[in-house]
Amino acid sequence: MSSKHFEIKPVAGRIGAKLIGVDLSSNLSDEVIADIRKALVFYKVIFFRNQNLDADGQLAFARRFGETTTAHPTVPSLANQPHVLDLDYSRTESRANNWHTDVTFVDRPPLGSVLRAVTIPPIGGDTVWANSVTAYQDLPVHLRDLADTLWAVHSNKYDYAEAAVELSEQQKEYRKTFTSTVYETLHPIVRVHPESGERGLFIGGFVRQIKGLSQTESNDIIRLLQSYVTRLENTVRWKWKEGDVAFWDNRATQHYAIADYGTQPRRVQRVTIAGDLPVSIDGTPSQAVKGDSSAYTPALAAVGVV
Ligand SMILES: O=C(O)CCC(=O)C(=O)O
Ligand SMILES: [Fe+2]
Repeated sequence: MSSKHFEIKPVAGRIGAKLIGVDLSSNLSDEVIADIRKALVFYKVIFFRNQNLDADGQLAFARRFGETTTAHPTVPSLANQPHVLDLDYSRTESRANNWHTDVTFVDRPPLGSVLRAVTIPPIGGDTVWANSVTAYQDLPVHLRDLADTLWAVHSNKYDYAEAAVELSEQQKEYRKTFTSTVYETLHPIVRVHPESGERGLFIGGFVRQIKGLSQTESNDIIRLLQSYVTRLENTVRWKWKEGDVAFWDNRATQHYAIADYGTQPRRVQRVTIAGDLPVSIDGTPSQAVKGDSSAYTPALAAVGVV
């Protein structure tokens, strides 16, 4: 795709593009916002270099695409910024180095997120995104037919028996906060994107079990489907610079923050745009099983802004 408002430079073959010539702190016209939205849906993650945004500017930009959610259903926000999640990795040992789609344990997972690089180590700390639509398209037809019929329970609750190593006290504390309210939601494994109509694999790190299968059967099938998402062909890796902004479509991607920078400081801040209720290929909506996420997701009327 192209736009008369900015230059678009794809970063990888199947996902990701840099948008050049947009100042996110300026008062962007509705036409520019509409083209950014098209680029987001088409490329699934878009990047802007050299931005001069503070948290308020980031929030104002994100709000052009819909209501923003509170920072997280369970994790506290940045001080005095209830809609900004502060990921300051020098203050926490927790890392987002697992493949996930954000907040899929609630029934209305985010439409997308705007992430701003505040402090970035000189080497390491890249983030990788994967295209869950091309992952679905890569499936052999028999696996696609199977995936089309499956539903999975997503939860923020961890299975501690699965942890390979003992957690530090600080990690245990973080997990306690993360799971202070337990959510569980049933989502279709194949989700129809509300704007593009594309089908994609809607799985990621919060999937706990496929409905109707044993835990081992479920793990095997998820591992198989997930291997298509994380095929390198379906990914894009971003080397951050301070001042960068990444904006991803959380309905069609997973991401992974690479934890290869040791104890060097790294800080990014996230603003999240509220999403709608996912639907399966036959139009059946996701269903909350446990936990009330209404305080996280803004009023339904405001959410339907697709
Ligand atoms: O630290 C990052 O690059 C991304 C962290 C993450 O998973 C998120 O912001 O949702
Ligand atoms: Fe994330």
